[in-house]
Amino acid sequence: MNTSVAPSSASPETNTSVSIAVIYHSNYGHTKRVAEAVVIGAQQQLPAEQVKAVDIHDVDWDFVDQADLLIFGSAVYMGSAPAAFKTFMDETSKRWYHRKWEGKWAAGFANSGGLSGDKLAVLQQICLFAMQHGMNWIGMPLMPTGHSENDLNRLSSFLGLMTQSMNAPPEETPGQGDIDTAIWFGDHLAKTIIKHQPAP
Ligand SMILES: Cc1cc2nc3c(=O)[nH]c(=O)nc-3n(C[C@H](O)[C@H](O)[C@H](O)COP(=O)(O)O)c2cc1C
Repeated sequence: MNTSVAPSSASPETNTSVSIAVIYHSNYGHTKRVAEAVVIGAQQQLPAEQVKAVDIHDVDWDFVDQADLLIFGSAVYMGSAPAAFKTFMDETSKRWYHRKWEGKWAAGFANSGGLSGDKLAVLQQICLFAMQHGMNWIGMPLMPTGHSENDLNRLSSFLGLMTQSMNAPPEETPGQGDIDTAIWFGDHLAKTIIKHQPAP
Protein backbone atom coordinates (compact mmCIF):
# COMPACT_ATOMS: atom_id res chain seq x y z
CA MET A 1 0.00 0.00 0.00
CA ASN A 2 1.41 3.36 -0.98
CA THR A 3 0.31 6.12 1.34
CA SER A 4 3.14 8.55 0.67
CA VAL A 5 2.41 12.23 0.96
CA ALA A 6 2.64 13.77 -2.50
CA PRO A 7 3.68 17.43 -2.67
CA SER A 8 0.92 19.69 -3.89
CA SER A 9 1.24 21.11 -7.39
CA ALA A 10 -0.74 24.19 -6.33
CA SER A 11 1.38 27.32 -6.02
CA PRO A 12 0.33 29.76 -3.31
CA GLU A 13 -0.67 33.11 -4.72
CA THR A 14 -1.45 34.79 -1.43
CA ASN A 15 0.77 37.76 -0.71
CA THR A 16 0.98 37.55 3.06
CA SER A 17 3.74 37.34 5.62
CA VAL A 18 1.90 35.10 8.09
CA SER A 19 3.82 32.01 9.18
CA ILE A 20 3.04 28.68 10.76
CA ALA A 21 5.04 26.35 13.03
CA VAL A 22 3.93 22.70 13.23
CA ILE A 23 5.47 21.57 16.51
CA TYR A 24 5.36 17.81 16.97
CA HIS A 25 6.52 14.95 19.17
CA SER A 26 7.23 11.63 17.46
CA ASN A 27 9.49 8.84 18.70
CA TYR A 28 8.70 6.30 15.95
CA GLY A 29 7.85 8.58 13.00
CA HIS A 30 4.07 8.23 12.64
CA THR A 31 3.18 11.60 14.18
CA LYS A 32 6.05 13.16 12.24
CA ARG A 33 4.48 11.94 8.99
CA VAL A 34 1.18 13.55 10.02
CA ALA A 35 3.03 16.80 10.85
CA GLU A 36 4.62 16.75 7.39
CA ALA A 37 1.20 16.30 5.80
CA VAL A 38 -0.15 19.29 7.77
CA VAL A 39 2.83 21.33 6.50
CA ILE A 40 2.09 20.29 2.90
CA GLY A 41 -1.53 21.37 3.34
CA ALA A 42 -0.55 24.79 4.73
CA GLN A 43 1.99 25.25 1.93
CA GLN A 44 -0.89 25.09 -0.53
CA GLN A 45 -1.76 28.57 0.78
CA LEU A 46 1.61 29.99 1.83
CA PRO A 47 5.18 30.05 0.49
CA ALA A 48 7.15 27.03 1.71
CA GLU A 49 9.53 29.04 3.89
CA GLN A 50 6.58 30.41 5.91
CA VAL A 51 5.52 26.95 7.14
CA LYS A 52 7.92 24.76 9.12
CA ALA A 53 7.77 21.44 10.94
CA VAL A 54 9.50 21.76 14.31
CA ASP A 55 10.61 18.67 16.25
CA ILE A 56 10.11 19.27 19.98
CA HIS A 57 13.54 17.72 20.57
CA ASP A 58 15.14 20.47 18.43
CA VAL A 59 13.02 23.60 18.71
CA ASP A 60 13.75 26.65 16.54
CA TRP A 61 12.50 29.09 19.19
CA ASP A 62 13.03 32.17 16.98
CA PHE A 63 10.78 30.74 14.28
CA VAL A 64 8.18 29.60 16.82
CA ASP A 65 8.09 32.96 18.62
CA GLN A 66 7.48 34.93 15.44
CA ALA A 67 4.93 32.48 13.95
CA ASP A 68 1.27 33.57 13.80
CA LEU A 69 -0.11 30.03 14.21
CA LEU A 70 1.35 27.22 16.34
CA ILE A 71 0.01 23.76 15.52
CA PHE A 72 0.89 21.25 18.26
CA GLY A 73 0.94 17.51 17.51
CA SER A 74 1.69 14.56 19.74
CA ALA A 75 1.53 10.80 20.01
CA VAL A 76 -0.53 9.34 22.87
CA TYR A 77 1.25 7.52 25.69
CA MET A 78 -1.05 5.90 28.24
CA GLY A 79 -3.79 8.44 27.69
CA SER A 80 -1.72 11.61 27.73
CA ALA A 81 1.03 13.39 25.84
CA PRO A 82 4.46 11.76 26.37
CA ALA A 83 6.80 13.22 29.00
CA ALA A 84 8.96 14.81 26.30
CA PHE A 85 5.97 16.81 25.10
CA LYS A 86 5.24 17.91 28.66
CA THR A 87 8.89 18.95 28.98
CA PHE A 88 8.41 21.16 25.92
CA MET A 89 5.26 22.62 27.50
CA ASP A 90 7.19 23.37 30.70
CA GLU A 91 10.01 24.96 28.70
CA THR A 92 7.51 27.61 27.54
CA SER A 93 6.82 28.74 31.12
CA LYS A 94 8.66 32.07 30.80
CA ARG A 95 6.73 32.77 27.59
CA TRP A 96 3.52 31.90 29.47
CA TYR A 97 4.44 34.19 32.38
CA HIS A 98 5.33 37.11 30.06
CA ARG A 99 2.29 36.44 27.79
CA LYS A 100 4.61 36.18 24.80
CA TRP A 101 2.28 33.94 22.77
CA GLU A 102 -0.94 35.71 23.75
CA GLY A 103 -3.13 36.39 20.71
CA LYS A 104 -1.42 33.83 18.45
CA TRP A 105 -3.55 31.21 16.71
CA ALA A 106 -3.33 27.59 17.91
CA ALA A 107 -4.50 24.17 16.74
CA GLY A 108 -3.67 20.56 17.52
CA PHE A 109 -3.48 16.96 16.40
CA ALA A 110 -2.98 13.60 18.07
CA ASN A 111 -1.86 10.26 16.65
CA SER A 112 -2.04 6.89 18.36
CA GLY A 113 -2.43 3.15 17.84
CA GLY A 114 -6.01 2.74 19.07
CA LEU A 115 -9.03 3.91 17.10
CA SER A 116 -9.95 6.05 20.08
CA GLY A 117 -6.77 5.40 22.09
CA ASP A 118 -7.79 8.36 24.30
CA LYS A 119 -6.59 10.84 21.68
CA LEU A 120 -9.27 13.25 22.89
CA ALA A 121 -7.46 13.56 26.23
CA VAL A 122 -4.30 14.69 24.41
CA LEU A 123 -6.19 17.17 22.22
CA GLN A 124 -7.81 18.58 25.37
CA GLN A 125 -4.39 18.77 27.05
CA ILE A 126 -2.95 20.65 24.06
CA CYS A 127 -5.99 22.95 23.81
CA LEU A 128 -5.82 23.81 27.50
CA PHE A 129 -2.09 24.53 27.16
CA ALA A 130 -2.88 26.95 24.30
CA MET A 131 -5.67 28.57 26.35
CA GLN A 132 -3.26 29.05 29.26
CA HIS A 133 -1.00 30.92 26.85
CA GLY A 134 -3.93 33.15 25.79
CA MET A 135 -3.97 31.80 22.25
CA ASN A 136 -6.98 31.49 19.94
CA TRP A 137 -7.93 27.88 19.14
CA ILE A 138 -8.99 26.75 15.67
CA GLY A 139 -10.82 23.43 15.55
CA MET A 140 -11.49 20.86 12.84
CA PRO A 141 -14.77 21.68 11.05
CA LEU A 142 -14.64 18.89 8.44
CA MET A 143 -17.61 16.51 8.51
CA PRO A 144 -16.51 12.86 8.17
CA THR A 145 -16.96 11.44 4.66
CA GLY A 146 -17.29 7.95 6.24
CA HIS A 147 -15.33 5.65 8.53
CA SER A 148 -13.19 3.53 6.21
CA GLU A 149 -9.41 3.87 5.89
CA ASN A 150 -9.66 6.23 2.91
CA ASP A 151 -12.28 8.56 4.37
CA LEU A 152 -11.63 12.11 5.53
CA ASN A 153 -11.96 12.75 9.26
CA ARG A 154 -12.91 9.07 9.62
CA LEU A 155 -12.43 9.26 13.40
CA SER A 156 -15.01 12.09 13.67
CA SER A 157 -12.86 14.52 15.62
CA PHE A 158 -13.78 18.19 15.88
CA LEU A 159 -11.52 19.66 18.58
CA GLY A 160 -8.52 18.96 16.36
CA LEU A 161 -7.10 16.37 13.97
CA MET A 162 -6.99 12.71 15.00
CA THR A 163 -5.03 10.08 13.10
CA GLN A 164 -4.39 6.41 13.83
CA SER A 165 -1.37 4.29 13.00
CA MET A 166 -0.94 0.52 13.04
CA ASN A 167 2.14 -1.38 14.25
CA ALA A 168 3.93 -0.90 10.92
CA PRO A 169 6.42 1.60 9.43
CA PRO A 170 5.34 5.25 9.08
CA GLU A 171 5.58 4.97 5.28
CA GLU A 172 2.58 2.58 5.47
CA THR A 173 0.52 3.95 8.32
CA PRO A 174 -1.45 6.18 9.13
CA GLY A 175 -3.52 5.37 6.04
CA GLN A 176 -4.32 7.57 3.09
CA GLY A 177 -7.56 8.96 4.53
CA ASP A 178 -5.78 10.23 7.63
CA ILE A 179 -2.93 11.72 5.60
CA ASP A 180 -5.40 13.43 3.25
CA THR A 181 -7.26 14.74 6.30
CA ALA A 182 -4.00 16.16 7.69
CA ILE A 183 -3.36 17.92 4.37
CA TRP A 184 -6.91 19.28 4.43
CA PHE A 185 -6.41 20.47 8.03
CA GLY A 186 -3.18 22.33 7.19
CA ASP A 187 -4.82 23.96 4.20
CA HIS A 188 -7.85 24.96 6.29
CA LEU A 189 -5.73 26.43 9.09
CA ALA A 190 -3.65 28.50 6.67
CA LYS A 191 -6.78 29.79 4.92
CA THR A 192 -8.29 30.71 8.29
CA ILE A 193 -5.39 32.80 9.51
CA ILE A 194 -4.97 34.48 6.11
CA LYS A 195 -8.66 35.39 6.12
CA HIS A 196 -8.45 36.88 9.62
CA GLN A 197 -5.14 38.70 9.42
CA PRO A 198 -5.33 42.34 10.47
CA ALA A 199 -5.62 44.97 7.72
CA PRO A 200 -2.26 46.63 6.92
C1 LIG B 1 4.52 3.82 26.22
C2 LIG B 1 3.45 3.85 25.17
C3 LIG B 1 2.16 4.15 25.52
C4 LIG B 1 1.15 4.19 24.55
N1 LIG B 1 -0.13 4.50 24.93
C5 LIG B 1 -1.10 4.54 23.99
C6 LIG B 1 -2.43 4.93 24.33
O1 LIG B 1 -2.75 5.28 25.47
N2 LIG B 1 -3.36 4.92 23.35
C7 LIG B 1 -3.08 4.53 22.08
O2 LIG B 1 -3.96 4.49 21.24
N3 LIG B 1 -1.80 4.21 21.70
C8 LIG B 1 -0.83 4.23 22.62
N4 LIG B 1 0.46 3.94 22.27
C9 LIG B 1 0.77 3.76 20.84
C10 LIG B 1 1.35 5.05 20.24
O3 LIG B 1 0.47 6.14 20.43
C11 LIG B 1 1.60 4.85 18.75
O4 LIG B 1 2.59 3.85 18.61
C12 LIG B 1 2.01 6.10 18.02
O5 LIG B 1 2.00 5.82 16.66
C13 LIG B 1 3.39 6.57 18.38
O6 LIG B 1 3.64 7.73 17.60
P1 LIG B 1 5.07 7.98 16.94
O7 LIG B 1 5.30 6.90 15.92
O8 LIG B 1 4.91 9.31 16.31
O9 LIG B 1 6.09 7.95 18.03
C14 LIG B 1 1.47 3.90 23.20
C15 LIG B 1 2.81 3.62 22.85
C16 LIG B 1 3.78 3.60 23.82
C17 LIG B 1 5.22 3.31 23.40
